[in-house]
This record gives sequence, structure tokens and C-alpha cells, in this order.
Amino acid sequence: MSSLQVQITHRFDALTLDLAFEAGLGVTALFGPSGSGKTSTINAIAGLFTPDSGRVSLKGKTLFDVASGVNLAPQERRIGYVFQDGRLFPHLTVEGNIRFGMRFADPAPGPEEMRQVVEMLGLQSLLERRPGTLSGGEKQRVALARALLSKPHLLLMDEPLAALDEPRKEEIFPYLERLRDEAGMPIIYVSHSLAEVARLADDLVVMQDGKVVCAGSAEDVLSDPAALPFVGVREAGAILPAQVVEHGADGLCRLAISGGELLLPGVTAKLGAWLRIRVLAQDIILSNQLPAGLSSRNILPVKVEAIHKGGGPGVAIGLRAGKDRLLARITARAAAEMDLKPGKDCFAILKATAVPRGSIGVSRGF
Ligand SMILES: Nc1ncnc2c1ncn2[C@@H]1O[C@H](COP(=O)(O)OP(=O)(O)OP(=O)(O)O)[C@@H](O)[C@H]1O
Repeated sequence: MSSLQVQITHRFDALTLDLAFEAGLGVTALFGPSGSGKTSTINAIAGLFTPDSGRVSLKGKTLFDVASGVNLAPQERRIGYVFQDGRLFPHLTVEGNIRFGMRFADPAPGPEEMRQVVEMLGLQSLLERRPGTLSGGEKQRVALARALLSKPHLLLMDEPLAALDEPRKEEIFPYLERLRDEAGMPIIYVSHSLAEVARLADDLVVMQDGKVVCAGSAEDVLSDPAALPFVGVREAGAILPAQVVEHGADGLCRLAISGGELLLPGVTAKLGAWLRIRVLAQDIILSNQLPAGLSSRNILPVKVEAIHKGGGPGVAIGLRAGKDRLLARITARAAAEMDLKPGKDCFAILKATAVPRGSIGVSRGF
């Protein structure tokens, strides 16, 4: 049974929320366009907003249930909440802010637990500083530490990177990846950035107009051609588990994937490290023959699994590459001329520079 179970309905003037999903350990991303109801959903989980009907339970405990009249106050729910803007107390030091979270923990964390969280989030040298002197990324790490030291059973994060520029985002990602792998609790991560989601999420719940339109493991959803219209044609792309095999003297890294190898620039992870590589559907070219004399070194034998026609000239092609899946987006005309259909073998070609550094995340291994 999943740790968190959510079923809520609520009618706002302009939107009706009507959704159900479950979340286990690790990061479950709530992804969807602005106004799809993501924040309202996590506010309902946190007890900051009371829906018309439904039920929320965490680790078998009912937090909210209209049928039986249960509606625990936010502070009784054992939930940590990290807001987009951090919401630190400006008059307290970093340490004061972090200790504030401990007031809600039961039992209160000891010095060793505090040391571990401070170390995990790299806050050792910031403890005496005040929030006004911190960068956006540092503030978010403090907000995370404060939430974690309240010893929650669930962590809710609402667009925690939205206010940060790209370098600050890059700075905080390793901490979020560590948190995902070490926190030992469900984390609900709200985002409208598929790049963030592809990098962090174990599971994905895609929302639109107050409803869940698809849900499952991030790998399944992001490689599903039928999900492409919901995640966006430009942003859609599968994630491939890959292991670092060799750093070439020319700056290219050789990565082993279940269906072959990739050569990519800009990979700094150590030999043997497991990564998750996001390959955008629009960056894949398909060929019926093994291409010769091509500049790309990344040519993978693949099998067509599914084809999904959208309203426009494009089609999404679900591909099997070894044990993994890829998603390609090509024109319907090309698909027809290549006679692509489920079961057909072909080759997927990926330009090395098509995978930017920001599309490479660290994984807990597969
Ligand atoms: N308190 C409210 N009163 C009336 N309508 C509301 C209220 N809160 C939310 N809504 C409605 O629900 C919609 C979704 O809001 P919500 O903040 O949950 O979406 P979101 O997916 O988190 O969007 P964003 O990414 O922009 O924060 C709003 O556009 C609005 O129509």
C-alpha cells in the first residue's frame, strides 16, 4: 500500500478539482500547466485548504475524510512544506530558522540529526547568517532543512526552484537528488518544468484542468507516446538509465545503456555512476537502415512499440531500446514513408550535443 493516498473533489468558480493518486517513497512529481490545480491539491494534503469532499491518508492514518468528519489541523498532519519563496523568518539566523522546524517534531531531533541534515544540505558555513544575505538557492536549502527537522512523514515542495536562475538551480539539484534517495519518505514535488521533473521524479502525476490525465513511473509516462500531448511536444522526451563507462580524452563520455552505448559531452560524473539521461523526442532521427558516414556516434537499434497521431503533422513514436524506452517525434509523412508500425526494427540517431548538461541527472541506480 502506498504511503500517501489522495482523493479530492472541489468546485472552484473557474475550475473543478476531481482527482485521485497515490505516492510511495521517493519523489512523485505533480506536473501540469499553470492553473491545473497543483497547488490546491498539495494545500488540501497539507490541510491549508479544505476540499468539498474526499479523503487523504498518510501511512495508514486518516488526515482528512469528509465521510467520517475527520479534518486534522495542518500542524497535526506531520507534513513538511517548502514553498516557492522559502518563507524564512528574516529576523532569525539560518540556525534559528532551522531550529524553529524542530519545535514541531515529536520526538524532537537530537544534535546528531541536526548535524546530518545541515551536512546533507551543505549549510555548515551558513548557520550564523541571516536570510537577507543568502542566495535564492541557499534560502531554499535552509527551508528544506527546516522542513526536514520537523521530522515529517511527508514532504511537499511547491515549485521550489521556480524563483531561481539556471546556475542556482544547478547548485541545488544535487541536494534534491540526495534528498530523494536518502529522505526515506514520500516527497510530492510540484512543478511545471518537465526538465526538473525528468531529472528528479520517480513517479509522475500529470494534471490538466483539475484532473489527473496520466500517472505512473516517470520512465513509463515520459516514454508513452499517448502522454505527449499532455507533457508538451517540445518538452517531451524519455529518460534513459545510463552508467558512466569511460571519459575520453576528447571530452566525450561513453555511457552504457541497456540497448547499446551513448557518447555525450559535458558528463562529469565518476566512472561507474548511474545517471538518468533525458532524450528529447524532437532530437531523435529514425532510419530504416543502419546509417553509414554519419557524423553522429549515437546510433541505437530500436523497435517501434507504439505510434500516436496527434492533431497536427507530427506523430509520437514509442521505441524499445534494449530494456529501456525512447520517444521520438517525427512527421506523419515520414512515418508513413518509412512504413513504421509496431514491431518494426529501425535505428534511432541522436546528436551528441542534443543532450544538454541540465538534462543529465544522478540516479540511485537501476
Ligand atoms: N481560493 C480560490 N478561490 C477560487 N478559485 C481558486 C482558488 N484557489 C484556486 N482556484 C482556482 O483553481 C485554479 C488552479 O489553482 P492552483 O494554484 O491550484 O493551480 P496550479 O496548477 O498550482 O497553478 P500555478 O502553477 O499557476 O500555481 C486557479 O486558476 C483558480 O481558478
